[in-house]
Amino acid sequence: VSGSATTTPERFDSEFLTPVMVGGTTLMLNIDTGSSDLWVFSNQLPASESTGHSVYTVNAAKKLVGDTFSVSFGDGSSASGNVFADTVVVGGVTATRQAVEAATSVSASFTQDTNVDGLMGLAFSPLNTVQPQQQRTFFDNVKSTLDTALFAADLISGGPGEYDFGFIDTAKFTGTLDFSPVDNSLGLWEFTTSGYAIGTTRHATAINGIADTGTTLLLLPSAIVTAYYAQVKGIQNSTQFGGFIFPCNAILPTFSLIIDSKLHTVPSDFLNFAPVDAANTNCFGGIQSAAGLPFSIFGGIFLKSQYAVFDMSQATPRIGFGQQ
Ligand SMILES: N[C@H]1[C@H](O)[C@@H](Sc2ccccc2)[C@@H]2OC[C@H]1O2
Repeated sequence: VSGSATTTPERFDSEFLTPVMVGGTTLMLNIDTGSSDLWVFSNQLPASESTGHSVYTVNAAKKLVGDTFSVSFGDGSSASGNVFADTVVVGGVTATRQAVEAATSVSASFTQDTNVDGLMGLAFSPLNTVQPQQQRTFFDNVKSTLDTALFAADLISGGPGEYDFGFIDTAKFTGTLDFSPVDNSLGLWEFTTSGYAIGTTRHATAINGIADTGTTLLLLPSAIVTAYYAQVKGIQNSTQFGGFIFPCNAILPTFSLIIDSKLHTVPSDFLNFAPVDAANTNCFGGIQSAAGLPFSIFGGIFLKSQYAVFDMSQATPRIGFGQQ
């Protein structure tokens, strides 16, 4: 089988939401290649935490008795609860006994994000948090039924994009699809670029990072961030806003990752993330520092410029990028 599901950006492309049928109810999930739990808002939540959200209604007959989950994210948010086996469908692709992690508690940032009813983690299953019986991701459950064991993210800035399951849509990118081998020893889609470019100036410095559809920005080694913003008039490293800001009318160079010796380029307009003030005086940069993190994070700012193929069809997982 194969299929596609439309994914729609929230304001400022902060995240992308995809309709997923969970036990007969359609929920809007954030498909997240940076985690490995499929967790949803459920009717077990107190109204104070679930008002405004669609919820999964639990059925005791489907409960995986004794199993619980507790997942926390890079930004400090978290969710926890119990686990049910149910049918999950996305883009017409079906997992019949998918572990559906039904929240009994969620952190404030999830409650406040009323357009999001949960996450579908598509990193690797060893990161799944269900105990004592760890569960498999949706992709692990369906990959043997897919025409080809891969999925692809076609995230579009400000408009509908798609997640493709089981096939590569060659109409969604120009030029070549360039692959890097993935090191999934940390359970993530981790790879190393051969270099980067600021504008047309190439640098042969390797960057190790993860492809994370659930992270909004592009987080890079601080030396590279400094080099990039050295080209931007009026740059400030703002403690108030927690990162690099610049006048909203600043001219921004493009930024490219060099993958398999090809430039994969983020256009300048993607590198101005959003205004930090109502008067649109200063804007927050799409590139920020990954200092303190174990790797760089190639999030939405980069992924929006590419067709990203998460491929487990070969002995070694690999990730491919095609310039949109
Ligand atoms: N992989 C990412 C994940 O999808 C989000 S979860 C999330 C939390 C609150 C609001 C929206 C999303 C979080 O930020 C970075 C990393 O953790």
